Amino acid sequence: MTPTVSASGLSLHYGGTRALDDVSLRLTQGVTGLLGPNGAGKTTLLRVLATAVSADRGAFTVLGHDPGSAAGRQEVRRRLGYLPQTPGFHPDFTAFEFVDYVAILKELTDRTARHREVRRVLDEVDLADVRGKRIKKLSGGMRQRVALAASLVGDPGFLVLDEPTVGLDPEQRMRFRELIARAGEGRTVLLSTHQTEDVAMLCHRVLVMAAGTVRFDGTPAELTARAAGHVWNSAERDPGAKAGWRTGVGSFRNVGDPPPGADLVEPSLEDGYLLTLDGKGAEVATA
Ligand SMILES: Nc1ncnc2c1ncn2[C@@H]1O[C@H](COP(=O)(O)OP(=O)(O)OP(=O)(O)O)[C@@H](O)[C@H]1O
Repeated sequence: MTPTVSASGLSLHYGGTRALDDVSLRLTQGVTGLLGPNGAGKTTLLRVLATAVSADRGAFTVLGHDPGSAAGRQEVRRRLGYLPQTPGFHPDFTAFEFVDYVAILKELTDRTARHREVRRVLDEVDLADVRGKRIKKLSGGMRQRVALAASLVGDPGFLVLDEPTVGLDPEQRMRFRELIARAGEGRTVLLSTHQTEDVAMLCHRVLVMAAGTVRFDGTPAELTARAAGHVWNSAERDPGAKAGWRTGVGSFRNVGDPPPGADLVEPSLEDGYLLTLDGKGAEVATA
């Protein structure tokens, strides 16, 4: 598939902190997950790609446009939807007023067309019924859907979502998953999350970041496969395991380097992620 977003050598320092260290990537249509521990640089990468902050070094293009110039930046912004980690809601706004406000910022000047677009995006996230409600009266899940609606204004080709499911209960998360999957049809979505399950369920591709660098770039199945032969059951916690815990059925599930003859079990994407962070197979695979 042709890449829609390409970045090479992105680096960004905050004082002595290397938030991004020579990050290169190519995204295609569909949902790509971005995993990494706290402080890995995920938000910084999203903010750079969303043109909210400039990298010290490196370059990138979004849908053929280079934000290196003011004109290019404007073209990128026209094609971009961004749901930041903490959307800046005005709690007294209704859902409609908030999304309308975002639409004005996105230069939709014609009032009738803009209001049609606001209704369209609120419909798209199944919020048509509550568009006249004040944001402070909405549940956490509904608020996140309002933020998603705002990011969909103007039908952007590139959608950047920063931990959109954080704090949602399982039902709300599943509902949100549905919406993200829908949003990923025909567009490029980059989804930062701590939920390995979201990545396993939603993404055609996953990037793992740690300490400002990309440690893995491949499919969720490839990330899971990294843990093949490294997860085993035992009656007692295996002292040689990197992680091990008693499961609900009483046996221990261990992750790491198994002893000879261990009772190997199917790994999960989370196992592959943990072992990647641990340095096992930390080289960047090419997708
Ligand atoms: N505005 C800033 N000023 C100074 N340091 C910053 C700033 N933003 C981020 N950092 C630092 O850059 C590094 C990467 O932070 P970033 O927020 O990108 O990580 P993250 O992977 O998104 O973490 P989390 O999962 O906790 O959101 C961290 O060490 C962080 O403290």
